[in-house]
Amino acid sequence: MIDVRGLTKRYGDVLAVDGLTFAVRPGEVTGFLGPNGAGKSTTLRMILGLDAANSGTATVNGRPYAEQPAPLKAVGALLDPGAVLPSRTAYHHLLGLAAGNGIPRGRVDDVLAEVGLENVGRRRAGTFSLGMRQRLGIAAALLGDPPVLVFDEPLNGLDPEGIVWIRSLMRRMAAEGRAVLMSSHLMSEMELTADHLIVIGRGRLIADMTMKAFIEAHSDREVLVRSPQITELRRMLATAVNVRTDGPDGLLVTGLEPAEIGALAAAGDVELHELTARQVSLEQAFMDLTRDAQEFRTERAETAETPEKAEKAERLESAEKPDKAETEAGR
Ligand SMILES: Nc1ncnc2c1ncn2[C@@H]1O[C@H](COP(=O)(O)OP(=O)(O)OP(=O)(O)O)[C@@H](O)[C@H]1O
Repeated sequence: MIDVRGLTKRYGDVLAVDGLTFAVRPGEVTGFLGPNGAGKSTTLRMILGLDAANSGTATVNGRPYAEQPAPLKAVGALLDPGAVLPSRTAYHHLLGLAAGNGIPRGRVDDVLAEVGLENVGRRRAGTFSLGMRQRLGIAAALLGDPPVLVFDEPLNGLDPEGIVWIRSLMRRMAAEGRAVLMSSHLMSEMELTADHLIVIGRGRLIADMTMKAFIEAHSDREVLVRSPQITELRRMLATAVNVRTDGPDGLLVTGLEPAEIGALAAAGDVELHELTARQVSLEQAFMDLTRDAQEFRTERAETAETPEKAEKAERLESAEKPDKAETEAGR
């Protein structure tokens, strides 16, 4: 288990991490999220003893990293896949780490096979692609068979097969009872991989909850309703917070539950062909929650953070202009 309490880090005038407290529990993949510059890497570096905190503590299974007798057996980490001597072979890189931590040399072949590098173990790491270096970094993290794993952006540079592989590896590590902490900006992948989320913004904790609770708490749920009597239906849904068109016979409604929409439709004798509560994406929930905590935003992001939102804004606009909505619906 990782236990972070009141962790604070200052770089000159920048308060990179500001009184952060959270725990990473065994048996779960915990996603570590935050906009650029939120303080994720700094926090991970302090957990791994690579940066000293100004105040607060970070422990792994009850001890600070620096006090672990064999660190690689306590916590495996992937922070910087470039941190390998280019002239060393993958095998010798891992062998050096194993020797320093009292890990039997047989583990080197095991982890090379685990990450799919068994055929290139004798090649120099300097010839590796980014994806191969990521795999080598993951092999190093697994070397000591540790109960705690920390991965900073492990998906960088991986192809689709590699991304699926990481997902199943993380899930398996958690199923074996390990505590897994992983940062990533790839929200769709995080949504599929993590059980729990720690979200930070400007160095502070802004959410610590299960994936499901996070998505439910931080985004408006939409209900898709289809009817051949779309005009009547729209009139009846005047009390909803927001209604926008979805194709020629559909409306996307926020602010009303499916049962309420069904009841309104029944009362007004409107026939319904579909009534579906839509799952909101992690990306949308994350954007909604962290909008105020984003240090760096592009001009386009100010108005529409995702293509999905741009489309939403456009649809809202067209919903306000019936002529345009009809034209679009007819397409
Ligand atoms: N060595 C350093 N010296 C000075 N400032 C630093 C240093 N490392 C990080 N910072 C600053 O601390 C803040 C947090 O940075 P950090 O890299 O931890 O964020 P992050 O959440 O990992 O961001 P990203 O998602 O972009 O990787 C930023 O404002 C960054 O500029």
